[in-house]
Amino acid sequence: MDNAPLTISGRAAVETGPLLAVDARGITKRFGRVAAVAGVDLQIARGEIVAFLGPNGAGKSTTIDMLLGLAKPDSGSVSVFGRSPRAAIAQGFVSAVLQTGGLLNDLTVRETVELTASVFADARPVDEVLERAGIREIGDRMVGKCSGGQQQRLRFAMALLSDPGLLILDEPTTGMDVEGRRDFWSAIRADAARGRTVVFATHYLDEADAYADRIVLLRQGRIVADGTAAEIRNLASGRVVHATIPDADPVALAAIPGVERVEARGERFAITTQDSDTLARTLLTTTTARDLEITGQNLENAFLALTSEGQDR
Ligand SMILES: Nc1ncnc2c1ncn2[C@@H]1O[C@H](COP(=O)(O)OP(=O)(O)OP(=O)(O)O)[C@@H](O)[C@H]1O
Repeated sequence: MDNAPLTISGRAAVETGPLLAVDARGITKRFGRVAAVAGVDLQIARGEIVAFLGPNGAGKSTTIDMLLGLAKPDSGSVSVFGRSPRAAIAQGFVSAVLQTGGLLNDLTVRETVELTASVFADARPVDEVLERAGIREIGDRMVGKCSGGQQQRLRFAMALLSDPGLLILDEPTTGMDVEGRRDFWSAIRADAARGRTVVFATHYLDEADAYADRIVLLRQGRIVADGTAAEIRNLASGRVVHATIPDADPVALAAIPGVERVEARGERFAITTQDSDTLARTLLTTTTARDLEITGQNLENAFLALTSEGQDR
């Protein structure tokens, strides 16, 4: 299997074979008494952009480690483009952008990429990867003088050298400001438009919402939801009624039939309910509520509903 012919994105983006980028079947990984990954089945098609989302300790990094061959599953199997993760990496089909490490402060951005390129038999041209990562203009800057966002883009540039079919990013924008995150993702998105498969773990729901075709929601080592952002939002039923209610009594609000959760920010309330008509009627006729707004569930509510304690699916 490991020697199957393969043409991947980048150099030959148009030629895509039938192989899945990732095919994980029943993978588990324990650390002592902790089941970090407790039976994950995951098939990722070529060209998909997939976000792993989940609370701390959900098993995102452990799953990524197994996709990268850095950790061996206790049971189950992982294949990447039809071969073992290690073989896929050795052949340049997979690259990773991890959060830390791997950079020398005393080299320039360009020198860093050149040095990395020298270890590949068949690397992409340095200018091309600098351009694709959006850092060509800072090629002469010392790495130690680059911002966190620029350093992550440098890691991205290094990851592009082998023109991998699969790019794996573990919380790539942690610590970046809003603009840095937006710029970083535009570079990733533009590159992924060429057919590259991208898998990333994140804590930022808005990133998963904005940049992933598909969200895999993990909790306690298991997949609790898998779908588009819209599909995940729909898994959390009910509506949210927003209203400004001076002198409100939160206990009385929570007692209105259908109400599931009451959150207040000053006089502005967000009330999650299974019956928004009854709630709106009650608010308008029995309280001082004004400026009512009724919306569907957002990704954050769905995330909390699907990953909170007591949810056992
Ligand atoms: N090397 C290790 N030794 C012991 N326990 C570990 C190890 N690596 C992970 N774990 C445990 O496995 C579980 C899953 O951890 P993992 O890092 O995969 O979660 P995560 O979803 O990436 O979390 P975070 O969002 O906090 O990065 C956690 O309970 C963690 O403490």
